Amino acid sequence: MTRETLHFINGQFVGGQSGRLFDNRSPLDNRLVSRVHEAGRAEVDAAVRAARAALTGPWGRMTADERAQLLHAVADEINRRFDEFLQAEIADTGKPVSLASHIDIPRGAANFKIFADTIKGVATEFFETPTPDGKGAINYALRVPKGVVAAICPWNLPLLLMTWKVAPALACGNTVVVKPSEETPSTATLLGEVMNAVGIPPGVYNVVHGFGPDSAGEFLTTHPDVNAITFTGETRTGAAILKAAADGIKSTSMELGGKNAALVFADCDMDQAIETTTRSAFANCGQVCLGTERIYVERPIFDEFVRRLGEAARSMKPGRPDDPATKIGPLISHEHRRKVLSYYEKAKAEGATLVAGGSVPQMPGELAEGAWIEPTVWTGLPETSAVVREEIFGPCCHVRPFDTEEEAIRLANDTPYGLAAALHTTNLARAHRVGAQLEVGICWINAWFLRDLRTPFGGSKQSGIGREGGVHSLEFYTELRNVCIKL
Ligand SMILES: NC(=O)c1ccc[n+]([C@@H]2O[C@H](COP(=O)([O-])OP(=O)(O)OC[C@H]3O[C@@H](n4cnc5c(N)ncnc54)[C@H](O)[C@@H]3O)[C@@H](O)[C@H]2O)c1
Ligand SMILES: N/C(=C\C=C\C=O)C(=O)O
Repeated sequence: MTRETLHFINGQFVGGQSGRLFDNRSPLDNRLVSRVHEAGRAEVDAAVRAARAALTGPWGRMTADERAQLLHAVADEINRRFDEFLQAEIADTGKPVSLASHIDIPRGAANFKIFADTIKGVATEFFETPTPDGKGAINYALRVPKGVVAAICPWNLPLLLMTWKVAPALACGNTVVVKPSEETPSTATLLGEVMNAVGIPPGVYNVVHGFGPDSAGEFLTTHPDVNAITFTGETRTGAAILKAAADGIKSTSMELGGKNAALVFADCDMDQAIETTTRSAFANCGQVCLGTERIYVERPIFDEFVRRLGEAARSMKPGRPDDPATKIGPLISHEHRRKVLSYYEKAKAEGATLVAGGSVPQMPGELAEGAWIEPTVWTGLPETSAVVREEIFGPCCHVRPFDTEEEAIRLANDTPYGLAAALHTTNLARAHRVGAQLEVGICWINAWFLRDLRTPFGGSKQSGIGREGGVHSLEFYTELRNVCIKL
């Protein structure tokens, strides 16, 4: 009997009324993981109605402290069921246990903890206001939840990125309707069991499955009773959602695509630069929005850096998630692999120098059906190449030399994106000087994906709108009301 993935609405696991289901297949070996119910307008409307009703039930009457306690209980229950979340995430993505057990699942719990703690200590402003009659007035601000929040999520870090939205939304007293990616429905659904187990009231957390256009995603973003939309995904999808949100003047938070650069100066710690760049280029099979697809290396160390990065790429052993020797998993799907391979072909056609990879590995047995691809390093392409301009979202990067600091900054900033950057230097003054000039939301120096969840996170230019993280999430997940009292 094939397992079915149901919606989670008003505290109940329910099938779709339309009877439409779609396959969720493992990227490892293309085997069927589950048949997923596709939400129609009726299911999306039921979820939004449940979320609306929960706002005026027990949830809406809870204090910030009471919500914080429940969110800590959610985090503890995720940790108690760690292996179930791990297996569910890996079933959908094929990513190595070593990655999901250190990044995806721990962050699922950590996201609830950080926002449970943040919401307990939030001050708002107060003014004593002079008045002509001399008696004065006082003004104070209240933070109130926005209401029903739609969370539209991507497939690359499913639990991490979904809870990065749900945790602050609930901490601030909102209710949510989550639309996970059609590629990765499992952990968002499993979280429904956790919500029930710890006593989050029905309707506070809802999950509907489906696709984007003319499916659950679009029905949710255009639903008249959704107050705010938090979206993570491709820039062009973000643009479509902004258009959908416009009619209802809905608040939107956009975490979008990137074409991130790494700058490697000759004075860097080469071993650290190679280790860090290998992760930023190839981690999660290159499917991290913060990942590095453009690398600029100061000329004196260019040849050595390219040689060593090529060696590192060739050392990324693909394999089963539970094999400790596995260093890289597959891409999320054959469809995505076709997209990434099209850039591999573009690079070849444009005469790139192939340092490592460039093709599809031969995998044994049942793994031969997986969406595997070789980690790839190129040099020799012009900055105008689509391979250097467009987000590929695979385990590949292009490396080119630079001669001056000013040139490196110009090259790094020459992109319509502005999400993340990495900078490798042992010169402290240069680290601060250059880091501040990179037009991105987050710049790492001698590090990558080192995250303090209290810091502002988000993209500039076409990489996003808004910042989430710590108190910055409150700006999106609450409304400020000003109350003025005449004394
Ligand atoms: N900035 C960040 O923090 C961040 C984090 C992770 C991924 N990303 C980006 O996400 C992309 C990869 O994820 P993806 O392929 O899932 O992105 P995607 O844009 O294809 O889909 C993201 C989600 O949006 C839904 N969707 C698609 N079209 C929609 C529409 N018209 N209306 C409503 N919902 C719609 C999808 O079903 C999915 O759930 C990459 O571009 C990556 O850079 C950004
Ligand atoms: N939003 C975050 C990571 C995004 C990763 C992109 O793929 C985070 O670490 O909070």
